[in-house]
Amino acid sequence: MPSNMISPNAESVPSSRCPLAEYEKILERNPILAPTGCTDKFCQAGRLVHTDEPKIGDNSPLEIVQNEASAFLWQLWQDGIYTEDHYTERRAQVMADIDRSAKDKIVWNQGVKRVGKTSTWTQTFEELQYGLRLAWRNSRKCIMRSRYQELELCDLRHVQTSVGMATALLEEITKSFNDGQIRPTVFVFPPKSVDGDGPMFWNKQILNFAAVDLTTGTQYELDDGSILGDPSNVQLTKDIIDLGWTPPSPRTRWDLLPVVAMAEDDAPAMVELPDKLRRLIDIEHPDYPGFGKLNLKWYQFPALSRLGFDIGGVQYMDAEIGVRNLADTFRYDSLPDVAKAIGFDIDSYRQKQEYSEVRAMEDLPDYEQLRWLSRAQAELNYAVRWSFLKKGVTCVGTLAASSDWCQYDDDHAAKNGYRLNSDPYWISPPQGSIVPVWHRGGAPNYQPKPMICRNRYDPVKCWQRRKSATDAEPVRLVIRENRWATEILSAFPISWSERHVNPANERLPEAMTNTVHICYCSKGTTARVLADKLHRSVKKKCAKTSHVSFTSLNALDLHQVGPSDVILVVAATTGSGAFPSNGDEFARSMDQMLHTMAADFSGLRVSIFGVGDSAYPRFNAAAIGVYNFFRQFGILPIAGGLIKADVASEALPLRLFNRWLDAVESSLTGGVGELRENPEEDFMAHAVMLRQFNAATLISKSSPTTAENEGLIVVALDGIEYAEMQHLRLLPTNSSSQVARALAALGIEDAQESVPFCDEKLQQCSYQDLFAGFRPIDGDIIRSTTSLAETHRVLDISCLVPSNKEKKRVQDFLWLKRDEIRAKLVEEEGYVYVCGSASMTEGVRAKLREIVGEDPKERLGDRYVEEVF
Ligand SMILES: Cc1cc2nc3c(=O)[nH]c(=O)nc-3n(C[C@H](O)[C@H](O)[C@H](O)COP(=O)(O)O)c2cc1C
Repeated sequence: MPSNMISPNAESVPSSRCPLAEYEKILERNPILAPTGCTDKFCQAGRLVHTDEPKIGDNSPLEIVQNEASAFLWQLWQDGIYTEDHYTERRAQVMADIDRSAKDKIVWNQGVKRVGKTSTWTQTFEELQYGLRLAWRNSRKCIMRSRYQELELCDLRHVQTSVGMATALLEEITKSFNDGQIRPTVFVFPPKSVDGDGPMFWNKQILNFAAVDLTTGTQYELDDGSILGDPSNVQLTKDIIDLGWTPPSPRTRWDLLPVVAMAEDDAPAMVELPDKLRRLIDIEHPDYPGFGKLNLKWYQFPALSRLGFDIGGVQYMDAEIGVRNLADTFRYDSLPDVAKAIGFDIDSYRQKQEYSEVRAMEDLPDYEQLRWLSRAQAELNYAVRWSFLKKGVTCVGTLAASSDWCQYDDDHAAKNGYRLNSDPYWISPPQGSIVPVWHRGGAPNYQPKPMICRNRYDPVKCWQRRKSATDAEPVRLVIRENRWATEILSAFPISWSERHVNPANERLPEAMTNTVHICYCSKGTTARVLADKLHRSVKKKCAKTSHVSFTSLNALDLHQVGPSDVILVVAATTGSGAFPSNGDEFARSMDQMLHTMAADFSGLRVSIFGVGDSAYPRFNAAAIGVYNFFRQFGILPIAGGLIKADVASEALPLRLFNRWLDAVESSLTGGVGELRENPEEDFMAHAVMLRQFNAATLISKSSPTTAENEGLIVVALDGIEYAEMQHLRLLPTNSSSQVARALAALGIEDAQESVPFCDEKLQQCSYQDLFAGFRPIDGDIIRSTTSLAETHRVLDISCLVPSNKEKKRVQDFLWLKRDEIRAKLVEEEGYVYVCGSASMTEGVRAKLREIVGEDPKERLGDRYVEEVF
């Protein structure tokens, strides 16, 4: 580096952990390193987009312009473009130019604004072309950099008007398209002047598909509330329609937006692309004819149009060739449809018993979804490439580009002693580890200049600021008698969204006043998967009428909940009745909220879907806990209020979930939204679950050795196959005397007889009174166990006695009901079943003796059963 240059890098001291040799080489060969948005303590290398990256749009202080111009010319000398003499002479000339045009302006340096001198200078064609090539080589997001020497410059620096920009671009871009044999080209418009914003295109790419979101308008709205077109262009479409564009009729997913060019200090000019460039490539697959029916298309070349260059301290706008894609969920989201085209069939899954309740791909287990999405991704990639090749349009292959990059980077490192900067997120293709470049992982995170960068300013906002200060009016370019002509674009007097209201949207402002808060707590994936499904579905159904939020239970802030909002929670239970960690904080603050929240939640609609396993003693305790919490606010339960799904009968409990979802949506859209427990269906589900159990032989059983009743049970699995780390679930069989007693209670003589759930016999069965003592901690499980019996009126006296300070026991409550009990035992020949500790059974027996007048065992005989533990 020349001794008279002060490099900004001079102050950058490599940390002791840096591979010093490489870092020093980088500094030696790259005189100007731009900030990467990282600090000593905060590295942004792992981010897709680094915040605080340098952008163009602001004036740089004079010394920076001088320094960068000097460094750029020095690089031309180092790279053999200039001789030393040529460099010295040119540098003197440029420094003189910079001095001559220096002005006092607002300047920015490292985020600090001040008034100071700034300036600019004009590069020769060769300087600009080489600077652009270096900027491509320095672009850490691009995998095709080995071709940097092939980049062509289309020098449009003489174009001063928006109309000129639009017409020149169309003419020149057609040449670069080159009938499909694309020439990588940069179209360079004049640099930003020290007084202005610089020329801009409104479009992010010259070819862009229109799109509209239902919540902002109806031009591209679909019935289910999704977006028609490319979701990344919703705002741009709105802006261009507001400028005066009339979308084609009928609308499609593939309507190309016009190009909007805006020169510095001029009004925007809009132009439709010529037919030759508008032609789209239909994406087809040679092996799957169904692919064609998906109606997927893409334009023939992507040309980025909102990027700029910073070369030697001068800032340019460009329109460069890049790439885009159909698969991202936030774009055209076509993978689920592609999967269907290549054979995914939800109905054939549903034939299998374990999948009988699935409604869509996302209901399947994770590994099944991944299998189909990966296959769809691979085939879509193949189809795109195949379709482009068939049309003779250049399209670079992933593997080829990746190995090209690896080779280029290796060669560069071998020659220069340092690796090229690269951003693994952008360089690694979505196919991941199949593609060699994926294994390179991270790379040095540095950014030499010249560089490609984003523009700090939004062109639409620039126009809004400029509009009142200029006489220029936005125009549309049309061809008349083979020549370009302009028409003034009449901006619509009212805003776009007002213009396109339809009857459904007229209700929008009033109806959108409530929010549906969807929350989940999940340790594994079950509750989360169901919550995602709930979120997708509710969003689709209610987007017009409600805001829909989606958070973990911990992130639910009741202070932000409105009085007529809706709360839907999907809650799994873990530990022994504990909340998963993403609901645990909420659970811990429930008590405090109950005492401190003054909100009136009597209009709040709440429904909780619990995910638990009935093999655990505290079945669905988390869901029950959340539900009880909300009940204490006097909320309105909807869709059954609390639903307790059991993963013991269905690993992903879709059967119940789908019924709940229907009820939730019905209630959100003004329907009844009723969901009653269906014991018959639950029984059938349990029966199906039980069928999967095999018989095992009990070999031995030790008595419990610990306070937690832990003991050793040895069983012979009798030929049952099991994999390592699989777990066992043991269901002890009922003894024949227990079965006989249950049948007798139901009045059934023939053990083969089946009793419908609503059979009168069941309702008249003699097990009608329940007196249960328990520890408060077991309250939820006891209540949930007895609630079904209460609903079906199997119990006519239900007396639940948690341990209490007054030391009142079950037997004391027996005494309170003594007349009814005596009648049942003596006149109706009722049965008694006592189960508990020795002192409890003793106490109950004594109390019953007082009630019936003699020892109950003697009086009732077989009708009195005692089990002591
Ligand atoms: C360690 C552990 C403890 C559990 N404890 C309970 C429990 O106390 N009550 C219950 O109903 N389910 C319990 N379960 C079952 C889970 O609720 C069930 O597996 C559920 O599907 C987990 O949902 P998730 O994958 O969303 O976390 C437990 C599961 C595990 C693995």
